[in-house]
Amino acid sequence: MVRAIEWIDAAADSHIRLIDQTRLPAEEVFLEVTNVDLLIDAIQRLAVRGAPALGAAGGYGVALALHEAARENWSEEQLSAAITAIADARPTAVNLAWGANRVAEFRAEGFDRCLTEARAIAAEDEAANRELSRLGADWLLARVGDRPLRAVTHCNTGALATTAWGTAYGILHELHERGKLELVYVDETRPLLQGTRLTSWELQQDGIPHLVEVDGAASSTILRGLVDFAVIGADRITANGDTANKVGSVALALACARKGIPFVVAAPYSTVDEATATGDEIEIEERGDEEVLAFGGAQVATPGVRAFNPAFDVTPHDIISAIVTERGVVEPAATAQPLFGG
Ligand SMILES: CSC[C@@H](O)[C@@H](O)C(=O)COP(=O)(O)O
Repeated sequence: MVRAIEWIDAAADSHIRLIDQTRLPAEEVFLEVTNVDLLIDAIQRLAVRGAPALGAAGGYGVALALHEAARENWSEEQLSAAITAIADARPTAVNLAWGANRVAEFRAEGFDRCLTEARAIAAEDEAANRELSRLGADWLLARVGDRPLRAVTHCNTGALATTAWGTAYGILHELHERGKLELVYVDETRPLLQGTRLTSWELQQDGIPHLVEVDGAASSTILRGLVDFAVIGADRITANGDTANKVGSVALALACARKGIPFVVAAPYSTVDEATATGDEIEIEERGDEEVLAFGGAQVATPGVRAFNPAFDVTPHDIISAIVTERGVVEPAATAQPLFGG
């Protein structure tokens, strides 16, 4: 299993190693991230991406900032600015700022303590993903039927998007290992093709049968009865269960509600933002026009045309059948508010 993010111990030059997800699946290139500017660039161009992996990037990023501060004789103000810049590098996934802030709490205790905390985030994430995958598989087999199931998923939620194993992908992997997964429809996930490039790559390595479909096919795939459930990850789950995830997710939820099949959200509890009441308050990242107007690096739109490029959408809690975290399964459509915290 590939590691999306790791801390590399080296006497003189400890640093973060990332697999550059922008180059997959064509090339497996690793980035040696030795300073905060390189990390922020990697986060913003999605070389590292996916909410739980961003949580680890935030945590390791603060350790890296302390390391750089000592090497470059930064002032306390420079260090504070670097930590804030890491936490704010992308706005929608709560895990990034959560990871950075969790480690920054130990800033006064120095680099070693911060690195220990960052390593704890990574270890806890893997354990959470394994547990939520078991819980999600159990819930689905009880709810849908104890037989090989057909699924649709969106974006990439596997080992690449986390510190290990995956979330929604982890549930699919768990079902596969139990002999209870027939086929996965993988949405290509425009515009950056996390489904085609990353999920399909991981499914192929794990020997899981799948088909890649264009995003526009997903609703019809559901309404035609070709799948038994949909499962996605999350970038931020608010106290009432509203869920931000890669743009296109809400279309699956609407179709599942119409068809009467489960729409499942899977995430570690670190993705739950108890402090935010509803999805209306989530900041949705808007990305550059060129991601939509070009394809494979070549401009396809008429020069001068502008794009609307929200990277995420919000699925209302009342059309989410289940939210699975390592703490258990909640059923937002059938549960009094708020679901989390409070
Ligand atoms: C387990 S990852 C869950 C989400 O972070 C994932 O589905 C997603 O939307 C990622 O978006 P990305 O823009 O690729 O970082």
